[in-house]
Amino acid sequence: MKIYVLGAGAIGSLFGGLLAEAGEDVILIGREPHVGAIKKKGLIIRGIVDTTVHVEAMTSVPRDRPDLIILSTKAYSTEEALKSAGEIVKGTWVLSIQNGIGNEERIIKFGGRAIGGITTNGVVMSEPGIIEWRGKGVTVIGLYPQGHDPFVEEVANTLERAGLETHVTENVQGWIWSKAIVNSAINTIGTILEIKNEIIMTNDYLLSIAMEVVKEGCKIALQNGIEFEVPPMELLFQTLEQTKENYNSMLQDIWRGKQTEIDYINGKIVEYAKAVNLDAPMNTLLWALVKAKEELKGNVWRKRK
Ligand SMILES: NC(=O)C1=CN([C@@H]2O[C@H](COP(=O)(O)OP(=O)(O)OC[C@H]3O[C@@H](n4cnc5c(N)ncnc54)[C@H](O)[C@@H]3O)[C@@H](O)[C@H]2O)C=CC1
Ligand SMILES: CC(C)(CO)C(=O)C(=O)O
Repeated sequence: MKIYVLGAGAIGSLFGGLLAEAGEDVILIGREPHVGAIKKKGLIIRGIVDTTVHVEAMTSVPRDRPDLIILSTKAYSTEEALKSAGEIVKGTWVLSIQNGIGNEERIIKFGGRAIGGITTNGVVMSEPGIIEWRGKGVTVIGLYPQGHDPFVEEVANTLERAGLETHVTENVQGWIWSKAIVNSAINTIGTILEIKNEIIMTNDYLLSIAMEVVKEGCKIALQNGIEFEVPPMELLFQTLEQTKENYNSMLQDIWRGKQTEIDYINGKIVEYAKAVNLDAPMNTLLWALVKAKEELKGNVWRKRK
């Protein structure tokens, strides 16, 4: 299968690297200095596996059409990345493995055939050209927003052959919302307090806040006609248990002085609340606190230490 990974950073390089190692025809499309390092020494994958993959990498999108584009930028870069891909998106299958709400809508807006996806694999780019696969998780994909297509099965089988456990669902929109609702609670609380996920589970005050945020998100989702395969409250406890040692990715973005994906998690939940005339006080407050933290970039609260 001819695959372009558009936004080859941590998670995209893992998917693209494993697919290339499994014999698929892969091009990683990313940014310097990561692309340059891959060209020089290959993509080094450490952690769950220890391997070096010699895979094609470039900073611009080729003009010839692939069978599949795997979209793996941060949610705030989706629009720009799809624009940079231009005409080849039209009529092409595009699988998003991103977090957040709205990525698939933008794939469709650019004429792509959207496959939604969520993954619980955990990857960090330790330096350009080197990624650390720290958590072996599962990936769920499906024709977006619901339904089925034989090509989705083909993609799932291709990912499985590459060593990425993958399941197919006929309600991928429900999975995307479930994960976003869990992220809306864990990522925000963990980021604001700068704590590991475990503390959210063991501290009664924080757990009750997380549960209230999940309840608010569920109400908004259901009012928007979203149906869940896995109840977000169940997924909240499962995720806290499975990722208790994590400092969540949003907090890691803040620590690196990077923009977070808050607008595409809590921000989108607030947007969908307004669409059905519901209030979203918890999501609104957490969204504002993380946005403030993004702007303050550590120049206030850190001085108190
Ligand atoms: N890292 C992880 O373990 C997981 C990440 N995710 C989600 O996957 C998405 C990506 O996350 P990461 O890989 O961690 O982020 P990342 O920042 O490591 O990778 C994104 C890459 O896209 C590149 N990029 C941005 N715009 C581009 C463009 N127009 N053309 C080419 N490259 C472009 C950036 O330079 C960056 O290297 C996010 O939505 C994240 O929430 C989901 C599950 C796990
Ligand atoms: C599941 C969780 C919360 C793990 O930390 C995650 O998805 C993240 O960090 O973004």
